[in-house]
Amino acid sequence: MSASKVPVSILGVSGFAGSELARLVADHDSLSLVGVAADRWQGSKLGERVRVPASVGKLPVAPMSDAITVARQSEVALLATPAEVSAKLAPELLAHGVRVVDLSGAFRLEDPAAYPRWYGFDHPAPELLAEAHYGLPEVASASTRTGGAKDARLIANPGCYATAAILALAPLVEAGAIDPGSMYVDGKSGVSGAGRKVEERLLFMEVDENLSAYRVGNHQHTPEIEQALSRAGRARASVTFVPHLLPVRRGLLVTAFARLSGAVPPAQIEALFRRAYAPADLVEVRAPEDVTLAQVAYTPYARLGVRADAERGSVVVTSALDNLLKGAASQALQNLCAMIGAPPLSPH
Ligand SMILES: NC(=O)C1=CN([C@@H]2O[C@H](COP(=O)(O)OP(=O)(O)OC[C@H]3O[C@@H](n4cnc5c(N)ncnc54)[C@H](OP(=O)(O)O)[C@@H]3O)[C@@H](O)[C@H]2O)C=CC1
Ligand SMILES: CC(=O)N[C@@H](CCC(=O)OP(=O)(O)O)C(=O)O
Repeated sequence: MSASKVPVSILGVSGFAGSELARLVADHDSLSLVGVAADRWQGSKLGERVRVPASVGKLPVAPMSDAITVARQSEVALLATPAEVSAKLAPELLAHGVRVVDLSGAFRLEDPAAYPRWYGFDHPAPELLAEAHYGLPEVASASTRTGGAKDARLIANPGCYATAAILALAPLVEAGAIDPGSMYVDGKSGVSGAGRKVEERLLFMEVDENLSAYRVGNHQHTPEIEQALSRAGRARASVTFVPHLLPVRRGLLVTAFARLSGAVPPAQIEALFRRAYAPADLVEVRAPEDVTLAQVAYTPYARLGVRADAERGSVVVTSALDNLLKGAASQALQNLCAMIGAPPLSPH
């Protein structure tokens, strides 16, 4: 390991997001992957499971019972575990001086009372919710942390649908261009969004050549999107969000609808998006019809398209990304790099 590289560990490496993280960390010049853990692959070498360079491929996969010991060798731990698991691991890691970027929802919501309702557990470390930085790098206003990711101890990496929806609506709420009390988001995700777990609704026979809504009125990204847009617009945001399971492996596309307030003329809405994302290397603004899964799958980019309808006083935004990259692992790398001051993820 070169002295200048920052040592990183990955807990939950056997999951879809964890495996992507392993590839991204192994490829980054400023990072060194020093430890990985997951029960399913314990006893294997990482390279037997994930295509990584030989130097990293030799790493043994430890069981999750050794997660803290493994992560203590690192400066930053990436948690690619379910929310309830991350909620318990993160406080212990922080107590040992290990910084954390968590890919789950465990630290995304500021209100501890939201956890039983949306995630099904009482939060074991509610005091950390105010400290966690909500890491959507292209929408700084979605976090309340002064200083953003830089020097944060704990970063909550946004959810996949939430990333796409917030990117789609933040420029509009920040400018007061829409009524934040009535926003609508239709989301469609590939099956890898659900993780590697076994579930009847994820069987090939249920998913293939099919399309269905799920968790209607009850999806955990609803409060996350509302929280970010309330912060960005400094007004209470209300979002009706309906996710759908799409029979593809990777990628997610949301279509957001809202009513124009009149504060920004319809003809200037597209320019608003181009200005908002001009500094963002990984967010592209195109025509709504050019926002496709094929353009973003297997890339760290999000692609947005916006069209205002002057006749109806409404606006439609399409937003697509790879759920495992900009929706999870590559966004976590963006956050990790910002946290430690490493060069940003190269946009390929
Ligand atoms: N998939 C996606 O598109 C996105 C996922 N996320 C979030 O990222 C995290 C990882 O997601 P994903 O990779 O899809 O999930 P997977 O189900 O594919 O992987 C989960 C990982 O966590 C481990 N794990 C599961 N249960 C436990 C447990 N009780 N104790 C310890 N370890 C456990 C698994 O290990 P093993 O099976 O080996 O025991 C596996 O390594 C989740 O919080 C998810 O919500 C966020 C954005 C997008
Ligand atoms: C297709 C599918 O099931 N997708 C997942 C999205 C995973 C995710 O981002 O969830 P967290 O908020 O738990 O991190 C879902 O809808 O729950």
